[in-house]
Amino acid sequence: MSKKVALVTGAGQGIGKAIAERLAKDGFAVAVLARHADKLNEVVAEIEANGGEAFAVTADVAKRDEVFAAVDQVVDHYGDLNVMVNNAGVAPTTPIDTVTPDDLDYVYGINVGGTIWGIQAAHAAFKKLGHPGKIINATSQAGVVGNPNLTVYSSSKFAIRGITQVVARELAEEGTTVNAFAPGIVKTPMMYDIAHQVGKNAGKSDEWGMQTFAKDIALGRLSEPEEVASAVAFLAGPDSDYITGQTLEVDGGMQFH
Ligand SMILES: NC(=O)C1=CN([C@@H]2O[C@H](COP(=O)(O)OP(=O)(O)OC[C@H]3O[C@@H](n4cnc5c(N)ncnc54)[C@H](O)[C@@H]3O)[C@@H](O)[C@H]2O)C=CC1
Ligand SMILES: CC(=O)C(C)=O
Repeated sequence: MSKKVALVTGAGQGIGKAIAERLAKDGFAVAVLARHADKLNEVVAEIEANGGEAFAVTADVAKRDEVFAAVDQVVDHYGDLNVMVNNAGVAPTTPIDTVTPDDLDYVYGINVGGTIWGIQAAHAAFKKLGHPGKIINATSQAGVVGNPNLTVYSSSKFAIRGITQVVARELAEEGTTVNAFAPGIVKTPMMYDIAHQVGKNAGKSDEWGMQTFAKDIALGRLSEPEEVASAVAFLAGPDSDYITGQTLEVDGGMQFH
């Protein structure tokens, strides 16, 4: 039987890279997407060295045409698409008084626009291929509860939970599921950058900046990207077939509902 195909955006580093590696281990043929090919080629090489199958496509997820072209390339290459992981995101530190129109355009263009274009392009492919699929979107614990210093980012991640619920209802009839994952404080370049900025703005250390986010993690430690990838693997696989419209929180116990 041929492999199921997953496309992961923002897969050059951090959580996206871990997701791509995990899905390849789980038997998916994986397409990895980012703006530049260099890091993607390294991810492809690593996956192939471990016996997996991977293919790199470049696109800026904020640009609808580029996302559609990338999805078409993946379908041409593998002949199928089953899972779309809209993981790419950006998170500049934006204390409320500093927020500019450019900040909104930049963050909403990538985080919100990129998720919507990814969903549209994947759905168009599922329709053309004549089968349903699974759409998985990256939100955040900061999309479940407001985080200080992250007005623009945090609100964009609230939007992603909203989009996930709306589209889950719209596509349910076709059998396509739409879910989100909400990481906590994960050891990636994004999180180290935020910790640095928040520390710097307060005249304190990076570790102090990190602790402003990490102090309430019940399990008492930061997350590895692979721990988020495990949850995404569940949402991408058959064990989650009866789950849609949900946000799976993978935060070591930051939020309880
Ligand atoms: N690191 C953390 O603690 C948390 C991260 N998240 C979310 O998880 C996702 C992944 O985050 P990290 O791996 O930490 O971030 P990261 O910054 O380490 O990696 C993000 C990747 O997305 C790519 N990317 C950014 N803008 C893009 C664009 N316009 N087009 C294509 N690719 C683009 C980057 O090049 C990079 O490869 C993001 O959506 C983030 O908001 C959510 C909660 C916590
Ligand atoms: C970057 C992020 O999503 C945080 C701090 O939750």
